[in-house]
Amino acid sequence: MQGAGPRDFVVVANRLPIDLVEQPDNGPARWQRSPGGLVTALEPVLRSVDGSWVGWTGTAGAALDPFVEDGLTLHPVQLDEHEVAEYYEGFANSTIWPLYHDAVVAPTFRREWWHAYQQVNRRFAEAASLAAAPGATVWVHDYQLQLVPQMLRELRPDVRIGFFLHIPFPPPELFLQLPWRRATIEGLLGADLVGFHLPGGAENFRYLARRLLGLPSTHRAEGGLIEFGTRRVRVGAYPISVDAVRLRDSSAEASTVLRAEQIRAELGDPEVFLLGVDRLDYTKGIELRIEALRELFQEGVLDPDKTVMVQLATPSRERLAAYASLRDVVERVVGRINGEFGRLRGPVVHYLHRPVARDELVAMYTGADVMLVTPLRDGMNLVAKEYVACHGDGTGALVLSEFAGAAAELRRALLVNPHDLEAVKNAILSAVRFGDPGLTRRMRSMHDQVMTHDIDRWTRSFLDDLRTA
Ligand SMILES: O=P(O)(O)OC[C@H]1O[C@H](O[C@H]2O[C@H](CO)[C@@H](O)[C@H](O)[C@H]2O)[C@H](O)[C@@H](O)[C@@H]1O
Ligand SMILES: Nc1ccn([C@@H]2O[C@H](COP(=O)(O)OP(=O)(O)O)[C@@H](O)[C@H]2O)c(=O)n1
Repeated sequence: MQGAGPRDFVVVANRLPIDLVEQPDNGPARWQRSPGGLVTALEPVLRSVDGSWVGWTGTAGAALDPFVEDGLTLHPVQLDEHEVAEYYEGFANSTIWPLYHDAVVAPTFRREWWHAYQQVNRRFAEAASLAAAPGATVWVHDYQLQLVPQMLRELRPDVRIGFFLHIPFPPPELFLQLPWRRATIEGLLGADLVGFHLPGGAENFRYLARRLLGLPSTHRAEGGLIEFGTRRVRVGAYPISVDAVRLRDSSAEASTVLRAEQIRAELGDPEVFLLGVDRLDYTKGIELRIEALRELFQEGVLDPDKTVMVQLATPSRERLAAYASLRDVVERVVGRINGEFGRLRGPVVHYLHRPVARDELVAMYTGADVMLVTPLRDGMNLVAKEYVACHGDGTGALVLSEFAGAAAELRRALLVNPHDLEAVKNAILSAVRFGDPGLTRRMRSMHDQVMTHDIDRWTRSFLDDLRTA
């Protein structure tokens, strides 16, 4: 393992894989795993290539030198309070995030946020430039850093630049609302390869490059490359995945199986154990799955005495009003269903608004009869794939929104339109038909899909294409 000097392979993402978290008692801040699927996916990638990771610590003001933590070389990028508010909470999470997720919450457009976004993207590009050895490969990630490819190319024409978007790339009629739409497309075109989860995102991007910048693409048979000045930019779809072998193996470990049984016992040995696992985000459709369950109880088609749901909701972007009001909504629906159908011995929905250890999460996946994944829009949704990886024995059932990227591969899930509450209720009822051989076949087929399309394959396919771009 080398020190923190320049490397041949550099990941650049808004967040480092660990966050510096202040302690409530004013004790020394400590490092904690960062939330979200990007970190889950990229951590094993970085470990396998011994590169370095450029990112923010998740806390305003912490100026730190590069350091090595748990075998990973980390280059912290500093943000002050103002930048956290305008770049991260503002432009990234109140403009781009909602706009790219079908505007399920109205995006806000503010010029000062755009200026902060440009300024912080430049800082990331400068940090990446310092972290990269001559001729290095630099892999830039996600919507927070769409200008970095172009800025980095200006600083370091010698490096090979890949960009991957972890969230949906929206249809033109939405993207065109963005006042800084040309600059955003130009920023992305600084990369040699621009990757999306799904072919639809790649198509939207090619169309917008043509419409906004007049840039033609080569014929599909020639790779659909965008011709940009003297360069050709490759564009493609690379559906991200999970460390499937690791999940399969850890779900089969005796300690996991034992813990899964204990969890069931702690829940009162229900006949039906339903699970939801999400960041507390308004794109995830948490409240509507609980509402569907409540109606099933109310109609008497599902028995609240024999059914328990666990909803894990990792805190996320808590200072934003849309997230604070979502929390109120979720807590109200949880309170309502428990008020109407809970018993003295326990609630029907156990709601945990805090991070949960990885081992415990795998035990929950392993033990749950039904996984409920009902986003209104989601780039991929790794949770769906994690659950499937833990059910190689064919047990369990997955209720999955059509609007999660994962639905493109997990075609044998119980697919639902989350806007259609009756459809969600019917899918839950289909999922609890235990002993139905159809459910076993569905799960086995999805398990095969995830095992053969894992995170290694995603990394290899992206980096191979980048090498030859
Ligand atoms: O960093 P935060 O603001 O706390 O947000 C957490 C992450 O959320 C998003 O994750 C996405 O990436 C997943 C992996 O590709 C994908 O499965 C999921 O559909 C996306 O929502 C976000 O894109 C990350 O940048 C954030 O770090
Ligand atoms: N309580 C929770 C909830 C999610 N997670 C993880 O966070 C990741 C969520 O990824 P995702 O792709 O489904 O969604 P985003 O949060 O990235 O939008 C998964 O890897 C989950 O296992 C967790 O570790 N603990």
